[in-house]
Amino acid sequence: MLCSMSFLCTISDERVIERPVLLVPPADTHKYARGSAMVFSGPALHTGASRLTAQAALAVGAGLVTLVGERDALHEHAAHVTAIMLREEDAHLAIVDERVRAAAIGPGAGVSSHTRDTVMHLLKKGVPLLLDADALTSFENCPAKLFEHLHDQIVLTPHEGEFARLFPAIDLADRRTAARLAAEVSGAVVLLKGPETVVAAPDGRLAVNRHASPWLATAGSGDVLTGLVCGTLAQGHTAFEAACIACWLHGDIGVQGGPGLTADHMVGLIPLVLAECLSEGKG
Ligand SMILES: NC(=O)C1=CN([C@@H]2O[C@H](COP(=O)(O)OP(=O)(O)OC[C@H]3O[C@@H](n4cnc5c(N)ncnc54)[C@H](O)[C@@H]3O)[C@@H](O)[C@H]2O)[C@@H](O)CC1
Ligand SMILES: Nc1ncnc2c1ncn2[C@@H]1O[C@H](COP(=O)(O)OP(=O)(O)O)[C@@H](O)[C@H]1O
Repeated sequence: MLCSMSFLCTISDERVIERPVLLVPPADTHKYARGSAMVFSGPALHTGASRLTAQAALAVGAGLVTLVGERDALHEHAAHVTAIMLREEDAHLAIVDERVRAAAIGPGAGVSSHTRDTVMHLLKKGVPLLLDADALTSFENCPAKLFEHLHDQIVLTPHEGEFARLFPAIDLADRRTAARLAAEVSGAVVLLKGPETVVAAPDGRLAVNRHASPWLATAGSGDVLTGLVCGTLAQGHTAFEAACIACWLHGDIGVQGGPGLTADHMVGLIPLVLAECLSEGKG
């Protein structure tokens, strides 16, 4: 079952990411055709970050999104979400079946061997995967073990602190060169967050997003970005395209949201941002 593309990704000759064009889903689509995504939860009392990720993935257009975690964590999620499905984590991740088009892990996951093991299991499943936050920091002392298993349909979304933990030998003074080198060394698409977000692919492609706002510097903002990338990946886009589309949409949320923006409010702005990307019904 193939997913239909949901966006046209636009990058200028100067490698600047421009507003993506949103395509209307075909009339005969269904939720699985729009793409199924799985977001891995943190433990009880650390569930907020993954919930933001799941909510953003659903709002950006994945047809269904499942939060996966321990039973206690799922009880917390159940008190907050309705449209998002909840599944208990199993040791060998049998729940990640062939219908799952993308997964994300890291926000609130905890820096631990459990997080490392889950990442390794997910990599073996071969599902397009996004690693953020604690999923990156958990490999601080063994980045080579992670890089060995990465490929160009994996997205890493570090902020500068996480970047420095995973790539201690790469100088962040020139962020574009840093992202390009990190993509080359890791074998994955690297989305380096900041006022100017840089997206680099292991084959040398590079794009920057300047459409953003300092109001985005608020707790949980990166978790929403993770959901936007994961939800876009689930809709069948390649990792590089999904990362580029998502960081423009995320930046636009900051521009539209302005003062008082919180990560909870960011999720509610996604339909508004998407509506402005709509291609007047040409699906
Ligand atoms: N609502 C929630 O439940 C939230 C949970 N969060 C989770 O909290 C955990 C810790 O995340 P943090 O990002 O705070 O912590 P980190 O564990 O990444 O550490 C933050 C440290 O990194 C350094 N750093 C360097 N450059 C930085 C940059 N550009 N941005 C931020 N820090 C930088 C700073 O020294 C800072 O003390 C993660 O699991 C994260 O997903 C956060 O995403 C915030 C919201
Ligand atoms: N000054 C800024 N201007 C524009 N965007 C910013 C700025 N500061 C942070 N951001 C964006 O906000 C998000 C913050 O993500 P992150 O650091 O992971 O925070 P959190 O872990 O709290 O979610 C990133 O997408 C980053 O690009």
